[in-house]
Amino acid sequence: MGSGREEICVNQNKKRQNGFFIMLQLIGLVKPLIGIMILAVVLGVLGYLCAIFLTVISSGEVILLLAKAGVIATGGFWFSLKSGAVLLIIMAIARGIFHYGEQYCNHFIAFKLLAKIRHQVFETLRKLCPAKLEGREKGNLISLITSDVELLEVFYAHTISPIAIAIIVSLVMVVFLGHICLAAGWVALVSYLLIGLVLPIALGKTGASPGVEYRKEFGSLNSFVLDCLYGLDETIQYEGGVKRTREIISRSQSLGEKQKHLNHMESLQKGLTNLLVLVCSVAMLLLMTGQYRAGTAEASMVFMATIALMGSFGPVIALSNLSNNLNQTLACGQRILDLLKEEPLVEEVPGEKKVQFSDAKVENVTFSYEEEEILKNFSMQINGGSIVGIHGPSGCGKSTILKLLMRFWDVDRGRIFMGKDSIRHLPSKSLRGMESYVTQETFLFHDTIANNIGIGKLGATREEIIEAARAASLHDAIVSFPEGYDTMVGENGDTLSGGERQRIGIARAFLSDRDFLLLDEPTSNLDALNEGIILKSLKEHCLDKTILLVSHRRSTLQIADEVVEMNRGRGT
Ligand SMILES: Nc1ncnc2c1ncn2[C@@H]1O[C@H](COP(=O)(O)OP(=O)(O)OP(=O)(O)O)[C@@H](O)[C@H]1O
Repeated sequence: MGSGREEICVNQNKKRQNGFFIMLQLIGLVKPLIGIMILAVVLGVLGYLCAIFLTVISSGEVILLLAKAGVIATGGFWFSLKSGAVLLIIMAIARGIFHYGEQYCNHFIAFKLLAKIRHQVFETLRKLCPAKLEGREKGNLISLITSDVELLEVFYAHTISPIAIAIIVSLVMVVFLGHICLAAGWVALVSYLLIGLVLPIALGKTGASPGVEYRKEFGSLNSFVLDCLYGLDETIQYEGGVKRTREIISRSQSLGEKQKHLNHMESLQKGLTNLLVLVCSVAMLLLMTGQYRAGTAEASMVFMATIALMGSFGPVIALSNLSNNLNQTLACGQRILDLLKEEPLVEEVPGEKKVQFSDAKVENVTFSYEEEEILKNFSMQINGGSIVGIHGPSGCGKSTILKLLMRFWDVDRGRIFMGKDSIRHLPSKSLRGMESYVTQETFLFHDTIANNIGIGKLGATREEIIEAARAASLHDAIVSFPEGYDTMVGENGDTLSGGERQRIGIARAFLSDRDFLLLDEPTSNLDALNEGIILKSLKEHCLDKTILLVSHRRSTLQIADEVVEMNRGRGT
């Protein structure tokens, strides 16, 4: 162990994977929806062919009209003026229906997969929590959960099937044009390859790093802004506003520069694509004119082949346009795939076992978050029904012991027992079901006070919540608020005092009614009066419970049956 601060995917130092490999993994997720994906491709191909042949038949109609007027000679047309007109109407309607169907299928797949990916991301975060998420950049995590997942929509709705559609439509057109004139087929093939393959690959390579950089900076700016918001009080107090504002401006400018560069790449790609379309069309015209002069093609075929090629670039242009967003999409894909592959530091033990808490034992435990050993051969016994205090200098590892008892981390060496069971083998649900952990900083949700206390017990009644609040000497304070228990708590509990927040944490623990209470500095924010009330409550309400109490205060530790004195890494 000892790698508690391993980098997880939201950290940006991971090596970039090959784009093709990322695409394969993302496509792998489509497997259950492959039938709809095939339908989307079929509808897309038919839609594009309708669009292309609309122009081909329209030009044929013009040629037939010119021929009727005696301006031009016709030959080899497979439709007459009348049947051509009917075909035009059918194709125009079909084009709309096919396009709608294709878009419907693609978006159906995309949003189904986004929901699935979000579910997997949350599932993974839950498993990684708390060991691998502690201290991580929350802004970066937020952009991963929101915008990164969102960008994958582009991949699933606008990338996979367009690639297949472009390949199939191009092949059909190569055969069609090759049938008119073999050389025209070759020109078409080269044109499609240039626009749909060579150009996106060439530009994709130059645009790869800026796309990835942009995503990184975007996430990092999110984290920074979040940090600024959390630290607003400190920033104002120490007059750090100007410095922070400058930093935000400089980061935004840098992000703006990256965006500008990406826009520039996009314009370049669009410009080059249009130029290639023009060059290829002119090449076809010249080729067919040459064939006409040589007497191997009729004038009508010159028009037909040129117009067919000009009207058929849609799918490969769509492919070429992908190169702009693809790098960013793949960068997001990699961040998400990396997260999904992340191994938790603590492997949850599945299942459920009915266990009654009897006592707990920490046996020769050695533990480090990183290199530095926090605990070395540390042992302690917590007898059932007793109150055990832990006292020691700041940073000696008092809270760490509580976290190890909760199995938020696994020990490097030694063992921790609940009764006869090593906590490594006890189902996680059963272990947590026995324990109630009150941290130094009680986290409050943006919800009512009642609901904030109520999270201690699923489905707790109002009476139970009030009883828990009374035991935590919080009831009088709550009823003095204008909306009492229904008063909303500001984000992070900003609208409550430190003592009130702490007492909400204690009320949650009382409400949860677990057998083993782990209390980390539960009275640090309380005055002597409230400290006395809480301690009295602990004594009275927790007669049948076991309490492990971490505190700096000698006065708080007076209620303990025994106190473990800690030096750095050792209990005495
Ligand atoms: N997630 C973490 N990753 C790396 N180091 C950590 C982590 N949490 C705590 N530490 C370090 O481990 C050491 C012990 O921390 P711990 O919180 O257990 O101390 P403590 O005795 O409870 O201190 P205090 O009385 O100030 O709360 C500290 O040096 C702290 O910086």
